[in-house]
Order: sequence, then structure tokens, then C-alpha cells
Amino acid sequence: MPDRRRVLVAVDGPSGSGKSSVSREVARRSGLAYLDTGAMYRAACWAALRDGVDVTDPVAAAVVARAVTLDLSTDPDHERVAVDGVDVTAGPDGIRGERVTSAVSAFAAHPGVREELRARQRDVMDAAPDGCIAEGRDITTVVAPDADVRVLLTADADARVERRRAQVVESGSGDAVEVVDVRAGVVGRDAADSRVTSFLSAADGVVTLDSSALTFEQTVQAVLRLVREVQRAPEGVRR
Ligand SMILES: Nc1ncnc2c1ncn2[C@@H]1O[C@H](COP(=O)(O)OP(=O)(O)O)[C@@H](O)[C@H]1O
Ligand SMILES: Nc1ccn([C@H]2C[C@H](O)[C@@H](COP(=O)(O)OP(=O)(O)O)O2)c(=O)n1
Repeated sequence: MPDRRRVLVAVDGPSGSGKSSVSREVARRSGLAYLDTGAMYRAACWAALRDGVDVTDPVAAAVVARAVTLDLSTDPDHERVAVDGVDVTAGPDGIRGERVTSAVSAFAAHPGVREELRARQRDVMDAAPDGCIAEGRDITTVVAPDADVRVLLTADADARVERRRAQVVESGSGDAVEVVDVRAGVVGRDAADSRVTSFLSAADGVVTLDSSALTFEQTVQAVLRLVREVQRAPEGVRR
């Protein structure tokens, strides 16, 4: 009999606020599965682009979302995303390449796409024996509004742009990356995404965590405290 109870954690927030890196680290340290729902939207969008589908066409986009086989690792120590058996985790032609990044907001805006991928996300969360931390834009509000811990992770635009710039430089895909281009990407995608999902202010019961002035470790600790409170609580007791 485990001495920790199963826990579901939902994290939302804008681009570069730290959702993926913080959630992955929290999953590692608390024994939870990790679900990157943005990676799921990116992977389905990758399939649409592969098939030459117009990502602004709601019907065609939803057909792809329903048909595609997606395989996402939920092991926080092993990042892998496969689309119809093809590994698309990394590289310029993968799910974080420019082609997908510039198309994904339009693709993810369609209700038929969202309905399909939200169902798959709930299935992944339900299947995790010790619980799961899922992050995205609508996890606290739509995918898992009953999660034990719900966090809106924010950071001011300057901090988020600088974090993205540092990530690009670190990945080796651009030493001379222009801050102005990174800013346009981050702020532009948030503007588009926020017309579809509500991640700029916290819904009732959602804890806002502003990481602008925190270190990565401090941000991880703040989320871990919330998770551990629930893991240690007797069954039936909610925050
Ligand atoms: N205080 C902090 N909180 C979260 N991330 C931070 C912090 N300081 C620096 N970072 C870095 O910022 C980046 C955030 O990127 P990421 O986790 O991909 O964000 P998101 O998933 O929200 O787009 C990571 O490289 C992370 O290490
Ligand atoms: N739950 C979610 C997660 C992501 N999306 C959309 C919006 C985003 O532009 C894309 C990609 O998400 P992702 O989290 O990878 O974005 P970042 O590059 O980390 O900012 O998917 C969404 O609509 N709903």
C-alpha cells in the first residue's frame, strides 16, 4: 500500500512561463507522470502539415486530429513524441521546428481538434497509476478542472522572452538570435492562443505563481509544496 495518495496536477500559463521545464522537474521529484499537452497539439499539427492539409480548415484539421496515432512518453526523464511511428521529438523538422511553431496556434484553435485532443489528454491522465502533472493552456479550466492542484504559472513578458532566447542559444539553433524576433514569436503566439483558451488570468480555485523574480529551483519548490500537501493528505481531503 503506497503511503502517498494519487494526485492530479494541472498547470497552465503563457509561452515561456516555465510550464514544461517546471512540470517535468516536479514530476521527476514527486513520482508523477508528465503530460505536455502543447506537444500533443504540435504533433497533430505536424501530421496535418505532412499531409498538406490547410491548418486553417476546421474540418480537415479535425479529421487529421482524429485519425493520427500519437505516442507521447509520460516519463519525465525520457522525452519522446512519435506521430504514426515517426519520431518527431527534435530537430528542425520536428514538433518544435519553425514550421510547426508558426502553424500550431491556427491548428489548435478548431473546436473539433480540441475536442479530440482533450479526450486523449484525459485518457493519459486517468491511466497514470500514481498521478500525473499535465501542462498547457486549458488544463486547469477544461481538461482537468477537478485536479487536486491547479496552478497558473506566469512571468512578465521580458522574463519569458529572455528565457526563450536563452533556450534557442543553448539548443545551438541560433547564436545570433534577435531578441526582437523572439519577442514577436512569444507575444504573437500568446495573443493568438488567448483568443481560444483562457490562460492569462486564474480561474476560481487556481493558484497563481509568478515566476518573474524566482529562480527555476524556487519555482519548482513552490509547485512541489502544493503537490506534497496533497500527496500526504488522507484520501478524500482536498485543498
Ligand atoms: N524562475 C523560473 N521558472 C521557470 N523557468 C525558468 C525560470 N528561470 C529560468 N527558467 C527557464 O525558462 C525556460 C522556460 O521554458 P519552458 O519550460 O519551455 O516554458 P513553457 O513550457 O511555459 O513555454 C526554461 O529553460 C527554464 O529553465
Ligand atoms: N492545452 C493546450 C496546450 C497548447 N495549446 C496550443 C497553443 C500553443 O501555441 C501550442 C503549443 O503549445 P506549447 O505549450 O508547446 O507552447 P510553448 O512553445 O511552450 O509556448 O499549442 C493549446 O491550445 N492548448
